[in-house]
Amino acid sequence: MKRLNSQLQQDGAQLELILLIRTLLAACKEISFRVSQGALAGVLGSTLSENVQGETQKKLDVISNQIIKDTLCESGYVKAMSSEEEEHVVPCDPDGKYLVSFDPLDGSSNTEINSLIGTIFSIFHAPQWMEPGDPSAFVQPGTQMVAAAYVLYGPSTMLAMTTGRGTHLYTLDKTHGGFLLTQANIQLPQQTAEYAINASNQRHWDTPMQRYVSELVAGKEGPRKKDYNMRWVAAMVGDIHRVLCRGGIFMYPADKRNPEQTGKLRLLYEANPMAFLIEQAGGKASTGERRIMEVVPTDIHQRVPVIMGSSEEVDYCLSCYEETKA
Ligand SMILES: O=P(O)(O)OC[C@H]1O[C@](O)(COP(=O)(O)O)[C@@H](O)[C@@H]1O
Ligand SMILES: [Mg+2]
Ligand SMILES: [Mg+2]
Repeated sequence: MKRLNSQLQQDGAQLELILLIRTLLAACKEISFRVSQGALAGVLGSTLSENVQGETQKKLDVISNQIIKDTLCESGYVKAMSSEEEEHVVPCDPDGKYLVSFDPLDGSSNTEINSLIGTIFSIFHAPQWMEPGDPSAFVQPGTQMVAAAYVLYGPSTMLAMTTGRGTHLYTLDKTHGGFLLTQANIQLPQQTAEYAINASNQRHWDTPMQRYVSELVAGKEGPRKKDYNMRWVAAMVGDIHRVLCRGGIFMYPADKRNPEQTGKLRLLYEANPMAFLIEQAGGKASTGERRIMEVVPTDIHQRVPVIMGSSEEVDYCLSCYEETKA
């Protein structure tokens, strides 16, 4: 089976980018080990602190963030990084060529139930003019990403990665510690009968999303004339993995309860990297108004509504938004 290195070389990745990716994945392997030890390593449960998002941090959020931060700062490849768990940009090496944004542990409420969690990251070129602590270099649209990936800590530890030449799936071979290519060039089916949304928020969604989901729920008897199935892992990394593996549509719309907060998911740490992976697999990713990867962030912790997955289903959902505008 092909190793990650060979696939990255085949996809034309520069040596320094390959070395950075390998460094990041070394951190993820350590997280994978800690996660698999669970209660034995005393890593489950919450801390007494909140992150900048106002969410109570789990012990594993803090541990994973620290592992990635230390590994990247020592690597010499990274000028600065931004993390869901850090209020400010973290300056690293002034000569580093790259910027990294990451969600160290996605779906952390799943830690207590031994369910799917993961790490999500994206890599950009660092502008030469940038001082390492300067947040303005992070406000690049997702179209500027040079790589995006997630590592899923499930029954197997899996990696989905793109450098802009397709999305490939790898599985961690724990016997020798390397990621081996298990599925090259994933292609999402354009159509699907499976959707993912937290339906308990239904009454707070915007009108187009209310209409779209009510049509799915109506099944064969409704305007879509087919039955749909619903799945919700409560970790974006798990839901997007399922969508990459067999198609589907994943949605986290804006919520009327908090008009200041445009959606729940973070553009830099969650929406952008997943959008790149989905698009490279032939899917689509939108906020309902525009392509996610074209959103120019105004803040490193910016949130966006998310609609992504199988292209024809995303298009149908977006047509509900278009009709509301008309
Ligand atoms: O509480 P809900 O509505 O099920 O939210 C689940 C969503 O929140 C998240 O867990 C947020 O991620 P974090 O665990 O990194 O904060 C997403 O992964 C997931 O899609
Ligand atoms: Mg997350
Ligand atoms: Mg997180």
